[in-house]
Amino acid sequence: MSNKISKIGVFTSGGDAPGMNAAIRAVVRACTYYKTECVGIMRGYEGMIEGDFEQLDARWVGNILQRGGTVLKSARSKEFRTPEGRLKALGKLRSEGIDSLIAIGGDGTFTGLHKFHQEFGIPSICIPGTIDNDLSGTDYTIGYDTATNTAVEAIDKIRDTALSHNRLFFIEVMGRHSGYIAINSGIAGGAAAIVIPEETMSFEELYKILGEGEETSKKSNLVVVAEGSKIGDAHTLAKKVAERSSYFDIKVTVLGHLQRGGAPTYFDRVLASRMGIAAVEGLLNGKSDVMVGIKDNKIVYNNFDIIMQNHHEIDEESMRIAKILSI
Ligand SMILES: Nc1ncnc2c1ncn2[C@@H]1O[C@H](COP(=O)(O)OP(=O)(O)OP(=O)(O)O)[C@@H](O)[C@H]1O
Ligand SMILES: O=P(O)(O)OC[C@H]1O[C@](O)(CO)[C@@H](O)[C@@H]1O
Ligand SMILES: [Mg+2]
Repeated sequence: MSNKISKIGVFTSGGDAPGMNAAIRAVVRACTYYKTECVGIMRGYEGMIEGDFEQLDARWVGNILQRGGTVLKSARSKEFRTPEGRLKALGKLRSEGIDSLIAIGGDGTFTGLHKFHQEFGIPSICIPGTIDNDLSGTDYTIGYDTATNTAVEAIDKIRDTALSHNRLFFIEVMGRHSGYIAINSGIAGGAAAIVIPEETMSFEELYKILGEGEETSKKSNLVVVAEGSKIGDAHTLAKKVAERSSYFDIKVTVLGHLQRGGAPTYFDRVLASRMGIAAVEGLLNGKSDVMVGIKDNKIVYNNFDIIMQNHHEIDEESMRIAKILSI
């Protein structure tokens, strides 16, 4: 495949995230600005395999900046994981004349694109779009700020009713392998305890924190639990506490997919706009097999293999703050 960039294919893949539309808009408008064609690939790798393409221009992406979800739709494709599936996708891209790719998604999306790039050499750049904020090589991923704000809003509301009834709530937030939403919504929402996959808090330690509430006659408490908690999800933890003591009136709320929807915050819109433009400029400047990121408020490009070898660690400082504040 030639390395001249004249027709970029853009797609969203994996879990949707608020701000993906702002990124699509920025990619398309940067293409128009640099007089490069842009084609939308619908439903991620599924649409690539089926040849489900849409010609995009600056007007097509009007009025999407403020909308949640993704106008290109998203999917998780089993077929793309197979060499046959990827070969089919290559055929469809070739017949459409797409010579380069921009993927907006998470770690799985990038792994797939990295493989595709290794096999066929197609110039490719990734934009981190996931509420999980679990990618190294960037301080923030698109959608994380919005999702965390949504979680905080929900926690505030639960606090009102928890206090009124002196109840202990276990609130589960998203993050299958990542505690980012949990730690920061927990700090911002004033949680008594925060359970995240990255930390090795035992059930006994958690119980002790709640027990200390018992000693200080604190009946109402909020515990924020990341979906990927290693000591059990919110329902399991609530059950274990109830088995141990009848002191607490316990309730569970699982926030679930409402964290993935809604209008992106200003932060996610600006982040997505900067990253979308940077992805197009990167491709036009000969970059490939890299992810656009933001570090210390500056755009950076990191090689895929480096991104994939590292996990975006939660900093010790956040964990320390959470502990001090839960006294
Ligand atoms: N090892 C792989 N080889 C080929 N394709 C892959 C691989 N891993 C993932 N993919 C492709 O990428 C798609 C998206 O990956 P995944 O479902 O893990 O979501 P993600 O991009 O990590 O987003 P999120 O975790 O935020 O939902 C998969 O459905 C699959 O088509
Ligand atoms: O909507 P699905 O496919 O069940 O995926 C849920 C997962 O996606 C994420 O929201 C990331 O997009 C994770 O936090 C969560 O575990
Ligand atoms: Mg992922």
